[in-house]
Amino acid sequence: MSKLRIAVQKSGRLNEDSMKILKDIGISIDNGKDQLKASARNFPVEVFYLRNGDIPQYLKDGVVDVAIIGENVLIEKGKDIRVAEKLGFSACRVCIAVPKSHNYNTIKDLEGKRIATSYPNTVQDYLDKNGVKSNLHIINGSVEIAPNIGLADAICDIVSSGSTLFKNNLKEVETILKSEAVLAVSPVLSKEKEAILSKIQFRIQSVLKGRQSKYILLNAPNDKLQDIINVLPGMKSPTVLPLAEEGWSSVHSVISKNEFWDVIDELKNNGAQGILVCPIEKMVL
Ligand SMILES: Nc1ncnc2c1ncn2[C@@H]1O[C@H](COP(=O)(O)OP(=O)(O)OP(=O)(O)O)[C@@H](O)[C@H]1O
Ligand SMILES: O=P(O)(O)OC[C@H]1O[C@H](OP(=O)(O)OP(=O)(O)O)[C@H](O)[C@@H]1O
Ligand SMILES: [Mg+2]
Repeated sequence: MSKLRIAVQKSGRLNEDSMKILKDIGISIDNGKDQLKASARNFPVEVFYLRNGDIPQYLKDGVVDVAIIGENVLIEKGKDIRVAEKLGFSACRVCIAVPKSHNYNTIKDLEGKRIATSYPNTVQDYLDKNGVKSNLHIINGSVEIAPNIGLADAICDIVSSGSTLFKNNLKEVETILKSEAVLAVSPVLSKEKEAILSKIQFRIQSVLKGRQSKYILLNAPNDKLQDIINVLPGMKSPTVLPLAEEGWSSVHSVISKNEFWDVIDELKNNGAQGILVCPIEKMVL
């Protein structure tokens, strides 16, 4: 049986979370430190450790079948490559920034200016769409330093917290795109490998749903049960079990991680006690 070849970043910002998601979907890899390729023990998968920037070409050529990669890199180097899943980590955006002192009003202010970037295609597309002609200066890293050393008037690079821009006296003026880690698929995937991929996607979806949710258990006086149930819709409906103490019940449900604190407040206001919140490893609907 053929194996699905998955590319992950060898080292860098995506590596740890990529390996974590593979582990969480039950793919165990003996990961020797300097290994560039490893087979999974329990699933028809081979993992290739590569530079993120090289992955779009490997996908196009069918050298690897799928990859965990920043969406921003795909947009820059592999526009036609399909995204099978968004993975919910490494959120960032690709932005244009200028020195804080620059009195910037519109993108037209970049006409004839020098822009330093590691994302020439992305920024060129954006300038073309806006009918602006600038001079791109391609550099591979430490892009934010370019205006301070007189190399460029503006930059286009990844922004996450904004602290690198801040430290370099720059301000974000245009957001070109938003990105997160994704599972990308080679355009030349065989039918047999499609089947392995769909198993992997099913598992990823279960893990991501689990990560977005919490399991909640609480005790409630029976006369408040309906109010509490109204706050906790759960997957189908909450589980209600009688407690040994007369007049009380135990309620179990699933809540979204994002609304968690608001729900807790409402539950307390409705007389809930002994609230326990547990992580969910996997969730299959
Ligand atoms: N500050 C950040 N916060 C969140 N995500 C980021 C940040 N910087 C980069 N990323 C995301 O992580 C990906 C990998 O970034 P990283 O700096 O580790 O690698 P790289 O040097 O761009 O790539 P390569 O693996 O080719 O050396 C980026 O393409 C982007 O999607
Ligand atoms: O908005 P922030 O949270 O400050 O993050 C943005 C910075 O993170 C990335 O650099 P990285 O640290 O990966 O270094 P690199 O340029 O060597 O890839 C990116 O290129 C920015 O410089
Ligand atoms: Mg980086």
